Amino acid sequence: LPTDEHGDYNGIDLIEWITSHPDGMIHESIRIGRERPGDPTSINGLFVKADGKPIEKGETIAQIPWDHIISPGNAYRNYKFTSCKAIYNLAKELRRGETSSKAPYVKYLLTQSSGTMPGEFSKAGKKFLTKMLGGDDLPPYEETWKDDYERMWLDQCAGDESDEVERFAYWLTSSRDEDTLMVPIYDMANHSNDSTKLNTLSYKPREAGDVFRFVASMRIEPGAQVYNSYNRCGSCADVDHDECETFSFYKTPDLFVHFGFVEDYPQSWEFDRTDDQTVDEEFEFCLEKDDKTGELVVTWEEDAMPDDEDIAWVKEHINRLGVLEKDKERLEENLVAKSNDDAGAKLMTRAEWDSIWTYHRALTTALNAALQSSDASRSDEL
Ligand SMILES: C[S@@+](CC[C@H](N)C(=O)[O-])C[C@H]1O[C@@H](n2cnc3c(N)ncnc32)[C@H](O)[C@@H]1O
Repeated sequence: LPTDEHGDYNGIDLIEWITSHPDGMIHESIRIGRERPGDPTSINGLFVKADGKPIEKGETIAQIPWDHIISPGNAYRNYKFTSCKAIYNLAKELRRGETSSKAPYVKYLLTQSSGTMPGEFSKAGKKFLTKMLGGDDLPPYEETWKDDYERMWLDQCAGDESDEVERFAYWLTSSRDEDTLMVPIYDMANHSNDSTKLNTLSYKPREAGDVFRFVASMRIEPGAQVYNSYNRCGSCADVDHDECETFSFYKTPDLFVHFGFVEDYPQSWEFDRTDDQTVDEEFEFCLEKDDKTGELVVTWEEDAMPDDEDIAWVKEHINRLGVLEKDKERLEENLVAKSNDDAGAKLMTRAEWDSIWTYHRALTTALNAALQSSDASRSDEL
C-alpha cells in the first residue's frame, strides 16, 4: 500500500481511483493517515491537511460513485439496514484481491485486523466479558452480541462457517458499512458525537446507481480530524431532523458490540434490571462531560429514572465490578495468553483483555454517575 514519509498508509491510490471517475470527487485538503503521523499507536482516519485550506461548511468532502461502492447491487434499497447479498458481494471482492475492479479499496480492507468486536472474541474472552457483565445483567445484553455471527450470518444468510473470507467480510461490514454499503474513504472517518467535533453529514444513494455524498456540516480547520457519527440522531442527540439522513439508535454498549470501542462523551446508556418483557424496568440516560468543569452530567430520559429497587441493583453492580477489579492482577495472570496463537477456550488475547477492562471502566463510571445523579435529585425532592 502507498505510504507517506513516516511509512503510514496515505490512501493516495484510493484517492486517484475515485477521482479518476467522472462522478468521483475528494476535497483537495483531505489527508488519509494517522492522527499523529508516524506514531503507530495513533488511530487511522480522515484529516484536513495541516498545510491545506480549511473545508468550508457545505463543501463536499467526498463524493463516491456507485461503481466504487461494494453494495447489494440492484437489490439496494435506501431504507434497508442489513443485506446478506452485500456481505456475499464483499466476500467475493475480497477473494478477488488485486484482480478486483475495486482493488485499491479491497487491498486496504484486507489489511484490517479481525477479532476486535466482542462477538469475535475467543471463547475465554467471551466468557470473561459475560462474567464482567454479571451474566446477562448489564448491557450489552447477550442477545445483541454473543451469537451475532451465528444467528445473522450462519442462520439468516446461510453462510459457511468454514469460510474465513465470509467471516472476515461479516465483521468488516459490522464495523464499516453504512446500511448495506461499503463506501471507500467515507468509511475511514472515525466516530464522535461531541458537538464541537462532529463536522459532517452523509447522504446515501437514493437508489442503486446514485453517488454517496459526504459533506462538511461546519468549517473544518487545517489539521483537524473529520468525524462521522455512528449513532447519529439517537436518543442523546439534539439535532435538526434534516441532519438525520443517516441515523442509528445505537447506544454506547451497542457501539462497543458493533465497532469494538467505547465512545467518548456524550454517551447514552440504558439498563434493564429484569429480563421480564412485560414490566417496564428500564432506566436510561445521557452522560455528558461539562466542558468547563470537566464534571459528568446525567440527563434522564423522561419517565426513565431509576426507582428504589433499581438503585439497590446499581449499587450491587458497582460493588461487584469493584470486587472483580481488585482481583485483576491474578485474573490477568490466569486468563491472558502470552501469544495470540494460544488464545482459545482457556486464554484470551491481550487486546480482548484490554477492551473488556476499558468497557468495565466505562460501565463503572456510568453507573456511579447515575447513582449520584439520582441521589441528588431525590434530595432535591425532599
Ligand atoms: C469505519 S472504521 C473508521 C476508520 C478506521 N479507524 C480505519 O483505520 O480505517 C470504524 C473503526 O474505527 C475505530 N474507531 C472509530 N471511531 C473511533 C473512536 N472514536 N475511538 C476509537 N476507535 C474508533 C474502531 O475500531 C471502529 O471499529
